[in-house]
Amino acid sequence: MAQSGPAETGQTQAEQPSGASARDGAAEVAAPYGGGSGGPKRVRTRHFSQAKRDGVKIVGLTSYDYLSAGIFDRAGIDFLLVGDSAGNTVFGYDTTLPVTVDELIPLTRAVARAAKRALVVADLPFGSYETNPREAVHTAIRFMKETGAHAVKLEGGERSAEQIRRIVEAGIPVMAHIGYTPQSEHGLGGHVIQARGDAGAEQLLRDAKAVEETGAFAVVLEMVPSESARRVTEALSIPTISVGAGPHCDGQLLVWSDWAGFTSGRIPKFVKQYAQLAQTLEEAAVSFREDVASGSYPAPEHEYE
Ligand SMILES: Nc1nc(=O)c2c([nH]1)NC[C@@H]1CN(c3ccc(C(=O)N[C@@H](CCC(=O)O)C(=O)O)cc3)CN21
Ligand SMILES: CC(C)C(=O)C(=O)O
Ligand SMILES: [Mg+2]
Repeated sequence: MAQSGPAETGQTQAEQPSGASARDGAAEVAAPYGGGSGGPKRVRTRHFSQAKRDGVKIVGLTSYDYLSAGIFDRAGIDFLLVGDSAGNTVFGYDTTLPVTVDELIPLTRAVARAAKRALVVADLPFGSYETNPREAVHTAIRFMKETGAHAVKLEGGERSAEQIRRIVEAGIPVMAHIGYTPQSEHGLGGHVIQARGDAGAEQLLRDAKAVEETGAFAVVLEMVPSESARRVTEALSIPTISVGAGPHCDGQLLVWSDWAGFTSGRIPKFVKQYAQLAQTLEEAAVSFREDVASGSYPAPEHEYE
């Protein structure tokens, strides 16, 4: 989504040079990220459909805290997903299954407080919406009431259609999520690419049509062949958001800790690492430890008189 630089918050941490306003400072920060004209001040669900119509790509990252959310928001990332991937990235579980609504709510609140421009999506965790539409509406309302998120996301196509319909009827925008759905990892038999072959591609299309018909404003396609994702993208009027679903989708989303080089061990093939922050932080921690041990920190400039 074309964007006009960071929200007009004037948030810069460095002191402004004398004479420069906070806004000038923000504009300087904005320049590397596209700058230019156009783009909403606050991303809303209607901008998702506008972006698809205009052929402008939508960009999202997950976020789980105030610090990262503020940075991504100022960088012009269109939406921030407070994913149940927090189960892996924040809480250290092996899967997303154990993560609870009570664990995700404070994280979502922190992200929503930082986001001035980005649309914030709260991921409904496993066990909080599947039983019936009433339960789904109840959970979605909790997130909206207690966090400041602008939308919710839940997994499942045809199987979750009634839940999506009822949440949308309650006035809450829904991002759907089909293809590989991590909450059903054990049912799917591991991290298995979905929608392969004709039958798989047809099921993906049925799921996509179901979530569109029941009112989802966008749909995440996770780990499906690019060709299946292309067909779905062309068949839908709502935008498709790829997580490992190739270049033909209307937008792209990555788990931020994968994207920033925090994840150790195996990372999915679809991830591109844009930084190596784990290494950077580890080196910084080693330097700090060595400086304290040698007495070179604190130096005179760090002392009070
Ligand atoms: N940090 C993180 N990143 C994610 O993308 C992510 C999570 N957590 N947690 C929830 C799910 C689980 N996801 C995953 C996890 C692993 C693979 C993976 O290892 N994929 C292999 C292919 C399948 C295999 O052989 O296991 C790959 O090489 O892409 C894919 C998606 C996606 N989601
Ligand atoms: C990977 C994305 C789609 C997600 O659901 C999450 O981060 O929880
Ligand atoms: Mg999730």
